[in-house]
Amino acid sequence: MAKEQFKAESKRLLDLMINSIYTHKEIFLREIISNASDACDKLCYQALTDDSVKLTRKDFKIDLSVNKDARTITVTDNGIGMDKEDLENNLGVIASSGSYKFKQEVGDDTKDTDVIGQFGVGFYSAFMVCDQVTVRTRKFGSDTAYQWQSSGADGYTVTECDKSDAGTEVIMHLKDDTEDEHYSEFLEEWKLRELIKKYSDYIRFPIRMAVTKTKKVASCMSDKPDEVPYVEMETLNSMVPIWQRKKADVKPEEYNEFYREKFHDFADPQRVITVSAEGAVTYKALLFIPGATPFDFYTKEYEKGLQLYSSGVLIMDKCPDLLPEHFRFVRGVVDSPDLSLNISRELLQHDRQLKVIAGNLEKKIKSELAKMLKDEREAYETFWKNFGRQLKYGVVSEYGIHKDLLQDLLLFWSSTEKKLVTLDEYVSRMKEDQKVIYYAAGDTVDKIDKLPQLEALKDQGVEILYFTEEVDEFVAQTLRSYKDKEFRSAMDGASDESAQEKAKEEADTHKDVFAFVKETLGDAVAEVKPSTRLKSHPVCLTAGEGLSFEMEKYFQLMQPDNSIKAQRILELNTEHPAFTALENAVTADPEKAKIYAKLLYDQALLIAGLPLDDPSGYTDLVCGLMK
Ligand SMILES: Nc1ncnc2c1ncn2[C@@H]1O[C@H](COP(=O)(O)OP(=O)(O)OP(=O)(O)O)[C@@H](O)[C@H]1O
Repeated sequence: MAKEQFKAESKRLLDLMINSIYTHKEIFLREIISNASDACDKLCYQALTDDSVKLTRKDFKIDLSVNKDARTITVTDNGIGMDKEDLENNLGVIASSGSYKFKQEVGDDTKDTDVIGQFGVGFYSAFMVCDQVTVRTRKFGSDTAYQWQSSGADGYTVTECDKSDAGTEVIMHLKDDTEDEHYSEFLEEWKLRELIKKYSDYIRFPIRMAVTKTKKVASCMSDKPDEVPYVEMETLNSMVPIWQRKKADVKPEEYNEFYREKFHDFADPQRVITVSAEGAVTYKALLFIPGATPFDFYTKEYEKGLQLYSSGVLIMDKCPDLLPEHFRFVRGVVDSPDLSLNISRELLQHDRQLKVIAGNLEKKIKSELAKMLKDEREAYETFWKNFGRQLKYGVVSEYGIHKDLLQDLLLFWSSTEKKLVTLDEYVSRMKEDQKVIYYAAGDTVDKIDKLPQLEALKDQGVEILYFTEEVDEFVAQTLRSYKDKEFRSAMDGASDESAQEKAKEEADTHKDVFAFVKETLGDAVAEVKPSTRLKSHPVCLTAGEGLSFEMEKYFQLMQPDNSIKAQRILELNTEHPAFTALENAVTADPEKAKIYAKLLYDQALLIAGLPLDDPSGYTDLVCGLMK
């Protein structure tokens, strides 16, 4: 059965395409300049084998000019040009790309060229801002020049015209301004400069524009020099992107300056990471770890992402899909000739090449951080101070899927080393009989260090990791273990067998006291029992299984109305004089014993950093004892 060809209503198709492919109207200039650059590249390539070309790379240029009265912007190149057939095939057929065909034809030799176009749609983006586009062009080696003209969907005309040199001139007539759109802005020098800098800064050929400047000349009328205007051709683009240069040829100051200017940071980056990949996807990346935390980093306003370029032409300012959340602090650029310019944001998300790049970059960032941790501890600690919390969030996010990648990058304060240590360092120091990784959570290192619950473990010389951020306990919960050693809270963890045995005996001996305290405190506590870990302090609170006190505080902060509470287990030190006083009062003066029980509970709350249920009641109790 014969296959029918699809027919498309070209007018509607053009309309649809012009208004749906690109998000920002201003990219029309980028598209026209990219075409001019492609045309120069093509003739440059031809020069390799054709002596008649007589031009070398440095002779090619793209000129930009404006006629405010006529409302036109003209982009002129001295590239390959087009003949009548090219005009019909490339500008007369939507989605036909001469550049794509060129790349197919030259095959492997494309390394010498930077041809950008591939879809055959970019040119029509001019109609987003123009009501008429005129192309005057002469193909290299041809005697005849042609003019192509179109007002958009209505079609186009091709006629012969006069043009002395090979190359192309695209004359864009801007639409009238409307209430919403101020097209005239594109006629302003500052706007064109801005657009070239933003989108086309790294086009390999000079993009030039005649600009009016002033110079001082001695005046014959006065002592002061006269300001005389003159016109100069100025190159607006910097041409060679820093990431295309070999790392060895770039001075550190150059990287720093590029970073500060591009990402508007006052501080130098802490680390520069360069990537050059060839293979499944060819790309270059230049990444930076900022030297300071951006002020809005931990807020919703902060947007993560890398700048994405296709052969030096900007596609997206912040492409979020190139960075995982845990490395969202990284800034930088990625440039790949394999990506297409007009790819939409939605499509980018599913782009296979982009996924490959993102995967590689994640590995590269991880290995650079690991290297810094190993070789430059002090620098790593600065990094940790700035962005460590983000790595911890990374561990707990998405049900811990990234924990293997990130766990070796974590640092926690050590009770014995008095500095930040890695989990690996902790585990390698563990004594043979220590089965678990101990941690203790609290507001600050100082406060944790004073927790009475830790006394016994500290006396045994056991190293404890101090968790000072809300997320820390969630990290331990997500990791569960590191190198087969489980995490356990030094506050809640069971002590050794003999201590437990002793506690059982104590519970039995003093059972009336424990029952009395429990009855006095009622539902405020889940249990009252003898402590296995207190030495010089009379009381402490532990949380038992599940939610810890730090987690309770965190949830309280996040959802103040939420009444999720950790279990409160009151532990009493039976060897402390306060306990003896309590025990005596239970039989001699039960009313006083009740006051003691409440006071001890309140003190335990204070030490745990938890709010008192009734602060003024507590003051009354203390003052009552002072009578
Ligand atoms: N200044 C120019 N000089 C020579 N040929 C040009 C010029 N501008 C456009 N062309 C031709 O017209 C074709 C279509 O251009 P268009 O911008 O629509 O698509 P493209 O650049 O090929 O691909 P993309 O849509 O990816 O930009 C080009 O492939 C090229 O062959």
